Amino acid sequence: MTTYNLALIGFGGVNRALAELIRDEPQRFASLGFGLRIVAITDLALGSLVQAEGIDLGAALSMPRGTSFAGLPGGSPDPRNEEVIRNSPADIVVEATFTSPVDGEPAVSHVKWALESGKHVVSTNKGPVALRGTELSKLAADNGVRFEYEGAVMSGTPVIRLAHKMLGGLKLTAVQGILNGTSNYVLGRMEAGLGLDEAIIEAQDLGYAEADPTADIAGSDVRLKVAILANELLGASIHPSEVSTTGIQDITSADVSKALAAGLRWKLIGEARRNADGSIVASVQPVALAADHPLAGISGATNAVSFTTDLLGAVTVSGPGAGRVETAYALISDIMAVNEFVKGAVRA
Ligand SMILES: NC(=O)c1ccc[n+]([C@@H]2O[C@H](COP(=O)([O-])OP(=O)(O)OC[C@H]3O[C@@H](n4cnc5c(N)ncnc54)[C@H](O)[C@@H]3O)[C@@H](O)[C@H]2O)c1
Ligand SMILES: N[C@@H](CCO)C(=O)O
Repeated sequence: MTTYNLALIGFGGVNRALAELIRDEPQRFASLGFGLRIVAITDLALGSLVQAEGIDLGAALSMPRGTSFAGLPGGSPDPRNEEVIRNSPADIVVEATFTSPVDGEPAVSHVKWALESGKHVVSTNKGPVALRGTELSKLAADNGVRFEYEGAVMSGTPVIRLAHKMLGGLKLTAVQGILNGTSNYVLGRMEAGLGLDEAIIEAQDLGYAEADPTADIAGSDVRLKVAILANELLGASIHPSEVSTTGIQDITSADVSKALAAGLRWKLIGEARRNADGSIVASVQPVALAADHPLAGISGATNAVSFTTDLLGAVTVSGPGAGRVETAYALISDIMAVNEFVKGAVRA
């Protein structure tokens, strides 16, 4: 059985959840036909750690706050990302650092260093995909490796790969959905009587929010996801800045109560649509949906996306849109895709 060596770049909620699954449930991976061994970890707060024989995950996961990997064999107080990505004995680099909605950095560089070094990349980071996706996928192909990013949209709920694999024979003309777990959770908690700020703190505690939750509330997170879906599935080549964006920051508790009394629910809706002339229009905006609208019942951190197709009409996928373990599963599904690629290459 093949065992893949992983380098985790960023050791926050998502990559920790992945490390816990690898430590606690090796049989899950064995049943998929491969093993996983973490040989390197880097993080801004902890520094870096490289142990070619496999890191003791119990020790790494229980590092007290404020300490660094410097005291461990192979440890350093600095996150030596480039050195670790290029030179550690990893087969797959797992990129889960902060998303930058502006230029995708430093994650874009992390992905490039890995692909240039002949390492596969799996990532939950939306920045590199939305802002430099075409270039990075080409770099992966040129180097004979995979760049997989299922978790960039709707966490572990299968969307991107499912649409590519299962909807390929259809003409897609639009994608529309609730694509941010934090804002949907927050709107629901405001319906229950909480203020915006209190609800955001809850979403942060639950691991749904971005490091800067403004991205969730003001819509830049959904803007990246809309650009990814438009480019991946509608054949567009739009930059996130072309997605007109309004967040939920100006929706007040009074607005929420008033809507509820009228049988409406505020939702942050992301949409991309291909016009008859081939042009693409894309937007993010809060909409007060009637209770019988299919997206009105999507609650909490659950997300949903509906594809408008020629032969099937609307096809809708719903599931977790955020969460540490839920997003770690996206990385597992990406590693499964890498494994299929590797096995296919061996057979060919
Ligand atoms: N949490 C979710 O529900 C979710 C869902 C889908 C996608 N994502 C994306 O996955 C990524 C990780 O999410 P998370 O919830 O684990 O975030 P997090 O904030 O918990 O963890 C990110 C970690 O990356 C580290 N980091 C940041 N910059 C770094 C750098 N330059 N070098 C080394 N380490 C660095 C931070 O110290 C932090 O520990 C983000 O890009 C996020 O947008 C998260
Ligand atoms: N902060 C994001 C994580 C998933 O991309 C959300 O709440 O949807």
